[in-house]
Amino acid sequence: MPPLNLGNQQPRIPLDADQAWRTTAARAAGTVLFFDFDGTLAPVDDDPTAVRPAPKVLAAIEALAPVVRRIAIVSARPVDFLRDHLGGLTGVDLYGLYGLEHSHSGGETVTEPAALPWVPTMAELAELARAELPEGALVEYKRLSVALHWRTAPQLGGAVERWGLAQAERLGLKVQAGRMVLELKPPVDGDKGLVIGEIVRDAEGAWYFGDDVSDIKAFAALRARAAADPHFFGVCVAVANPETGDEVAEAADLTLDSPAALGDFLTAATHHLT
Ligand SMILES: O=P(O)(O)OC[C@H]1O[C@H](O[C@H]2O[C@H](CO)[C@@H](O)[C@H](O)[C@H]2O)[C@H](O)[C@@H](O)[C@@H]1O
Repeated sequence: MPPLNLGNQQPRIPLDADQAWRTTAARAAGTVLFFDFDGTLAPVDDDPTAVRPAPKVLAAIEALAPVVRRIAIVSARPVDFLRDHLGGLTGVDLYGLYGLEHSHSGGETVTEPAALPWVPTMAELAELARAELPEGALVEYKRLSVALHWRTAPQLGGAVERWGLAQAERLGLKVQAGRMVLELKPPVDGDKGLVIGEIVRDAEGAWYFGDDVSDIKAFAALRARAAADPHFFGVCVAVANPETGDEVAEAADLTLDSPAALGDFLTAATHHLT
């Protein structure tokens, strides 16, 4: 495998992918593998309901799951969506809506209680967005968040963002920027960094694969864990895209070209770990 493109972070241990996986193999039972969904496992599509994981990705995750401590998908999507789009993948933990929902190894979906009172507000907000945003903007209602998309109408990006930010201010909501999307969320603690920080507390190592700005908090959580424990082996991997510029890649140790390249990368990893 060729050397990987290094970001501007100085990796403490990984030198190339083979060496990083060999280091992981020595502590596989203590290692957690984290994956973002959109843009990482699944290529981007104009229609958020039409996405599918890239070839080879699910088969590799299935092969790796029994070998590592845990595999977790950490996404802005609801858990039910993830379950429906992971092809019956078993033995994997799902963290949806930035951690406001979770399900462990196929178990029931648990929602963060503090977020539940916000369901009616989010439903009303989605209705208002559909009524007030210009034609061409796409409103995705996710029970505990509303995503406002402009991928198929890029000229609307500024107007949609302004509308979303005004609503966030009016209702006291949190905002999360993404790839041609602005997401409005309840003012409840929940982000990918918090999820990862909690899970890696007693792990020996972790890899996080992500493509978007919300994934930078996850990278930071791995770096914080590594800073506190020189024995911890953390690797942050960016899946490149033309929309977030260099921001995500520069926060990562390694960069892959696409979800399809991730499929190949994980398939190669199975040879080290299984
Ligand atoms: O945390 P993630 O799993 O990466 O979810 C982030 C957002 O992903 C989805 O939107 C993005 O992908 C869509 C489908 O490819 C694309 O049409 C859109 O432009 C992207 O922003 C999802 O629809 C959002 O709800 C998530 O926030």
